[in-house]
Order: sequence, then structure tokens, then C-alpha cells
Amino acid sequence: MGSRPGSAGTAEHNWPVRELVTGARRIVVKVGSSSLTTASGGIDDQRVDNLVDVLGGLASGGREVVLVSSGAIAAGLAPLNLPRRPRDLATQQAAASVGQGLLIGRYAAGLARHGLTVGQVLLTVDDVTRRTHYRNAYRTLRKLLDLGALPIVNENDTVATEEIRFGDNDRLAALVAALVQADLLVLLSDVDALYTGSPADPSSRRIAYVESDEDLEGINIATPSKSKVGTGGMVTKVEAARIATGFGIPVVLTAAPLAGPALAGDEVGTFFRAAEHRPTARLFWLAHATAPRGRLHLDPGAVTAVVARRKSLLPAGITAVDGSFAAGDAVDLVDAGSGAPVARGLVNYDAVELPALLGRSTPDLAAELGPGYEREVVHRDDLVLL
Ligand SMILES: Nc1ncnc2c1ncn2[C@@H]1O[C@H](COP(=O)(O)OP(=O)(O)O)[C@@H](O)[C@H]1O
Ligand SMILES: N[C@@H](CCC(=O)OP(=O)(O)O)C(=O)O
Repeated sequence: MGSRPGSAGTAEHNWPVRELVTGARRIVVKVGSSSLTTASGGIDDQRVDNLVDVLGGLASGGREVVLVSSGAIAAGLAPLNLPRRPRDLATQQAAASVGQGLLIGRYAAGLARHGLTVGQVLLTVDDVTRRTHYRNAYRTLRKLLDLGALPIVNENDTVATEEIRFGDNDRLAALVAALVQADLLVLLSDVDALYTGSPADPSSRRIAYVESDEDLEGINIATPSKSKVGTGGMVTKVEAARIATGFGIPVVLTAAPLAGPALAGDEVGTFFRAAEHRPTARLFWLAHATAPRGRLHLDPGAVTAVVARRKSLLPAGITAVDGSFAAGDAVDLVDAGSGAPVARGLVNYDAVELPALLGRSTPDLAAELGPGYEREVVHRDDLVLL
């Protein structure tokens, strides 16, 4: 890691980081719970106001800004006399219900001082995993921006359930950045950058630039968050950065108090370089925003056909099927030997239809069952490699 240009704080790189940041017209900023609330729970007015000033400055300067703000649950703790982040879902939902109102009220009052109107957008997993809802969420965000408002997004925690929730807002922020086709995603946390290991360990070094996944090899991001209110730790932030950069959106990760310098183009924090070629919105959605409803187990020949030769998946190469899905749903294609997912695709059959077809050739199936059975189980245009 240390030998790469620009790593661990040196400034040798040849990408126009400052221009990418200062030239970004549409910016998604995500701020974590730990950066907005006091240690005992409740909103830290000073921290919110600092952020508001940075966002106000950007929006007044003609940039389109979307804020993805965590902190609803944390902000609801003190008003409900809860000593710490509750473990049970019902109390989390109640805390979020109280805290979200307080949080948005504070943002609205602060941004009004900059002449800005805020629009609250609360999303559920379904709103980004179901394609029709996804378009709907896009239309709302686009309209708010067109009307000059500053959208403030959070997960709709009061209705999210344990099975269907993001839990942390990092991935949600990356998906929102892709949704609005942002030029930049800024992840603000309680740590000033990505480090090679736990920031508490003195031997850890700051990683200034991440050019590709290679730069992430060997670093330790698994240390749990030290904050009592943050949830995802560094794992979800790096995952979010990979999702956004994979869609062609550069990412800056830094601490909330450094938001001003970071957005002015100072090389603080960690800068993640964007991929040059962005996938189509449809394939991006398939890879990152769908919840797979089942798994198709592929024999070695099918793994090679799909992964190396980018072919469609036919019934002959499938050894087993799990899950209950309908034609049109997203499913994971897994290597039957290792169980590892190799691709995700939109399946052309219902789960109940498939067992009778497995291992059989499409001409045989068509001859026996009719021409409708000549279709691929997953067409190559509906497949993304994982
Ligand atoms: N390699 C690493 N570099 C930086 N931070 C790390 C690393 N590994 C673990 N962390 C932890 O991740 C925390 C940030 O995650 P979290 O508290 O969930 O933030 P937020 O509330 O902003 O979403 C940091 O405070 C730090 O303790
Ligand atoms: N939607 C939740 C976010 C949960 C959370 O703690 O997220 P984060 O601080 O981004 O790791 C809330 O507003 O409380």
C-alpha cells in the first residue's frame, strides 16, 4: 500500500483532485450520527450549524446539494430519556420518529438563514431496490433541486424493519449519488480519513488517495466504530466509496469539521478516484440496488460461460435453485462448488418452474414443452458480474 503514489499522505499523483472537487456542480454530502450529536444523545447545535454553513455556502454559490443525514435515532435519545442507542427495533423507531423531526427542524432553521428551503426525503430499502420506486425517488429529488430546494435524505427508520433496512446511511448515500448523477460524494464522519488500520493505533497511516481496489488490499477497516451512535464503521464507508466510484463519481472521505476545507479542494481526508467508464443506470441498479430473491447454483462450465465469455445462462448449467422468486426478479448466480456469488441477473422464470428444467438443453426443452422454453434463464443483457 505504502509504495503507491499519493498513499499515506504524500501528494504525488496526477489527478486533478482540486478541480474535481471545486468543479463539482452536483454534490451529495453524507454525515454520520457521530458527527451531529453529543456523546449523551441529542443534537449538537454547534456541529449542525457548522455543517449548515458549509452547505449554505455551496448552495448559495450555485451548486446543487443533496444532504444524506443520519442522526434521527441519536437525536431522539435525550428527549426520550434513553441513556444509549436502543437495541430493540420498536424503541429505535420511536427514537427516530422524535429525532428526525428535531433534526430536520434544526437544518431547516439553519439553512433558512442562508435563504434556503429544505425538503425532507425519507426512503425505505424498497424505494431504491424496486425499479419503479427508484424512478419515483429520482423524480422527487430532481424536482426539489429544480425548485432550488436542498433535499435532506434519511432512511425512513420509523417504518424500516430489521429484515428490510439499510441500517447505516453510507450505502444509501452512494445510491442517492448515483440516482441524481452527482459529480461528487462527500462522506463526513468522526474520523478525518481512511487509515491503514484502526485510527487509535499509532502505527496506522492516513491513506490520502485510493485509485483502485488494489490500494485497499491489506488495510484493516474492521475495527468497530468507537462512537456509541454510529453503526456502519469504516466497512460501510469503503463499500459506499466503491459503489459510487464504480459509477464514475469521485468520493472524499473526511471528518465533519473538515468539510469546509475538503469542499474548497484542500487535500484533506481520503480521495477515492472514480472509474472512467460508468455502467448503464440499469446495470448499476441491478448490481447495487436490488435485493436478490434467490440463488441459482452454476456448474463449472456455466461459471466460465457467464463470467469469462459473458454468455447468457441456460438451464443446462444450473445444478440447484434456492429461494422463491418470480420471473423478472433479481437473483444471484453462485458457483455451485464454492457457493460464492459470481453475478447477479434478472431471471426469466419463476422459481417453481426451474427444477424440472435443470441440466437440460434448450432445444430439448423447446421440443418437449414448446418454443417458450427456448429462452435463457438469465439473458446476458440482464447480468452483471459481481
Ligand atoms: N481503517 C480505518 N480508518 C479509519 N477509521 C476506521 C478504520 N477502521 C475502523 N474505523 C472506525 O470507523 C469509525 C467511523 O464509523 P462510524 O462511527 O460508523 O461513523 P459515522 O457515524 O460517521 O457513520 C471511526 O471512528 C473509526 O473508529
Ligand atoms: N437512519 C439512521 C442512521 C443510523 C446510523 O447511525 O448511521 P451512520 O451514523 O451513518 O452510521 C438514523 O438517522 O439514526
